[in-house]
Amino acid sequence: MTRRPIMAGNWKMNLNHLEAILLVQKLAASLNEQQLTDVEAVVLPAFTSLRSVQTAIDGDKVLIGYGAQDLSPYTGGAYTGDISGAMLAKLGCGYVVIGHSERREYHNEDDALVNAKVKAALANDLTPILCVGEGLEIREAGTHVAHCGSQLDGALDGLKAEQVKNIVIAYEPVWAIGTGKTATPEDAQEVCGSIRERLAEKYGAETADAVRIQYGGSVKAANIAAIMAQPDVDGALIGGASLDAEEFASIVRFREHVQR
Ligand SMILES: O=C(CO)COP(=O)(O)O
Repeated sequence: MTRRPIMAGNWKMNLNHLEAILLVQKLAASLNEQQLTDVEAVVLPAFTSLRSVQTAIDGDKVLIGYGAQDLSPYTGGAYTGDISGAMLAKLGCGYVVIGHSERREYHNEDDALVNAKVKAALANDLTPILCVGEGLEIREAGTHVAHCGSQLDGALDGLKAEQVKNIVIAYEPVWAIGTGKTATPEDAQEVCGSIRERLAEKYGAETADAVRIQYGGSVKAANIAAIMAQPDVDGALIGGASLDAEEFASIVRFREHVQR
């Protein structure tokens, strides 16, 4: 089974819609059709930039995917400030980040809510980029594999194998996010491999083989090739480095890097 690598830029709360258009255009100019066919590149702007990003991508027929950073678990109604999966689907979004550690921490999102959001995304044909990952204390206690496994179980509760097959999972150790402290390629492999094993136990080998698992946390052009060399890492979820067109494009072209 060959899984198509997926590099997704999580722009977080950065860039207004004009800056977002500029970044998409620069990215498109830095990557050719072959590169964008070999590796899937996705941008995840703030809600306010989605319409502009859609227009820029559709207008120039760029092979870059896009999606949102969150969605409501509800279908619609009196939920002030929330955005539904149907609204995102209507904007042509292909992806939505769910359960990012920043939402778990700052918005108290628990596994049950993450599970409801995964279901809301799937109901609207959006591919969830489901984030799991441990904080520093758990890493130091050595229980990170169990912790991520339990977040995974909670997030996928009640789903069938054919639904799980379409989900992208991102392993993002919280201690490596925005800190410059990248997990070693072996650290990334340990948890990404354990996630695939767990998927195989619960949903069968075929499903586990199809799911793409990303690593996230201080990924940059200089470290991506070594991370991608790991057998169970199929891509990356990139924060800071995705705000720089050249750096992100270089991450997408990771296969061209010479490893030292
Ligand atoms: O949280 C992340 C992506 O979702 C990682 O952020 P950084 O790449 O800035 O460490």
